Amino acid sequence: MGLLQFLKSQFLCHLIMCYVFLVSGLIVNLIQICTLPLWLVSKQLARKINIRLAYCIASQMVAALEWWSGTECTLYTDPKRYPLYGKENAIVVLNHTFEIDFLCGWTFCERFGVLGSSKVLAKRELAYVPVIGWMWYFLEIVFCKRKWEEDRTTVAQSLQKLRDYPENYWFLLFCEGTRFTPKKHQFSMQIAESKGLPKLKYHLLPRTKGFYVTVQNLRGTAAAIYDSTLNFRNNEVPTLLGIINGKKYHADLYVRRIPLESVPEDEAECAAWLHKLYQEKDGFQEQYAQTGHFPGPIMSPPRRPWSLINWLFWSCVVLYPLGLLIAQMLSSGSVLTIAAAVVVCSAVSMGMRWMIGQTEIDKSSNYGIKAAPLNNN
Ligand SMILES: CC/C=C\C/C=C\C/C=C\C/C=C\C/C=C\C/C=C\CCC(=O)SCCNC(=O)CCNC(=O)[C@H](O)C(C)(C)COP(=O)(O)OP(=O)(O)OC[C@H]1O[C@@H](n2cnc3c(N)ncnc32)[C@H](O)[C@@H]1OP(=O)(O)O
Ligand SMILES: CCCCCCCCCCCCCCCC(=O)OC[C@@H](O)COP(=O)(O)O
Repeated sequence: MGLLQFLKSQFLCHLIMCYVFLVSGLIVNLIQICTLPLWLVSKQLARKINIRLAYCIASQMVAALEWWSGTECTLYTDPKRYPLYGKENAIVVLNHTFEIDFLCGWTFCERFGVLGSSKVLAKRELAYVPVIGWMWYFLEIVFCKRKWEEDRTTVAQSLQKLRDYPENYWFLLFCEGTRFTPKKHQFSMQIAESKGLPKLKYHLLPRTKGFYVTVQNLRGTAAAIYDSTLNFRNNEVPTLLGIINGKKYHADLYVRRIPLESVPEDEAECAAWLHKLYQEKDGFQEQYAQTGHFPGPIMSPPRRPWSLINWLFWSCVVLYPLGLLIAQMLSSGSVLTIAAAVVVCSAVSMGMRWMIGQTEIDKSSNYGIKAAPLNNN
């Protein structure tokens, strides 16, 4: 193990990274609150400012993936479609298999210049996660309770608000609705069987209602669906803790651009279209399992320096006062002050551990394995 790799695995480094993320994130959250009056005066300006503020937070996690862990992200896609990426609004449909799938998604957002503005249909619980969840409120992220009766109006209303969004964005949909586990897979394949649908090997049965409502409400605003299938080389099982420990992974993403007009307008036909899409995605995963690569040529965008620059900037901003504080504390020699500092450090590391826990599949919700209502139209 080299010296750098050894340093990356040290708890003190992790504590410093988490401190920078948490404190800079809370500062950004505070600035976001200060933009509230601006929404009344100029909504579009407030949105543009919040896009840049969100970038300050999200790109720190991207920097951890790209620059700290050195994870490689390879894109398989049609070279003719490549110039459109980042230049139009799109709905991204991604498999929900890995703990860092959202982070790989963010990395591609960063490389195509849409990181600050990108959106997701997220479970409500994530709105309460400090820093990220609070930042999402100002980004007009669409939240759902995963209870269609309650979501049908709120999700449509939130999507309508995005129609005049001032910058290009990708709207991410994990149609499977929850992370893949063998137990959830077994349950969802029972549902597939009861509906007479072909079984999927690598995906859960997609939920079609969120997809339909997204497509209907973003028609005319989003140009395409980016059907995205993610996998990792050599059966790697990537985790956020692994990234923080400096472990390098190899992500492969296969993206097909499908014009939005080719998605049927009728709800039942749209649902059937999505089921067919997931059967195709399953085929791509099978090919990956057999050959180690996806179809199509590689068109990887390079990593950009901005996420690293942003990270270094925030590190200077928040570590300098911390250094002064520690020096002052040590020179005071007060046992009480030092004990208080140890308590604060422990609280920060426990809080961060809880946040990282949100990404862990072991701690995944029971959604999809509880009694499944077969007909809840
Ligand atoms: C060039 C590069 C391209 C791409 C780069 C890639 C990505 C970058 C893009 C953007 C990045 C932006 C941000 C990323 C950052 C962070 C994101 C992190 C995480 C957030 C993710 C989440 O929170 S996922 C969870 C929330 N989201 C969803 O659930 C979405 C999908 N769900 C739906 O659409 C649902 O329909 C719903 C939520 C709208 C409503 O939920 P409800 O439970 O009420 O669902 P349904 O009524 O649909 O369910 C019943 C129907 O489902 C069938 N079914 C199937 N399996 C089951 C099962 N196991 N149990 C029960 N029911 C099941 C069932 O038969 C019903 O069928 P019907 O025919 O009656 O509909
Ligand atoms: C510099 C880096 C420092 C480390 C920062 C750590 C911060 C952690 C931020 C937590 C971000 C939370 C995003 C979680 C995304 C996710 O994957 O959610 C799961 C849901 O889809 C489905 O949930 P489930 O039904 O439980 O499978």
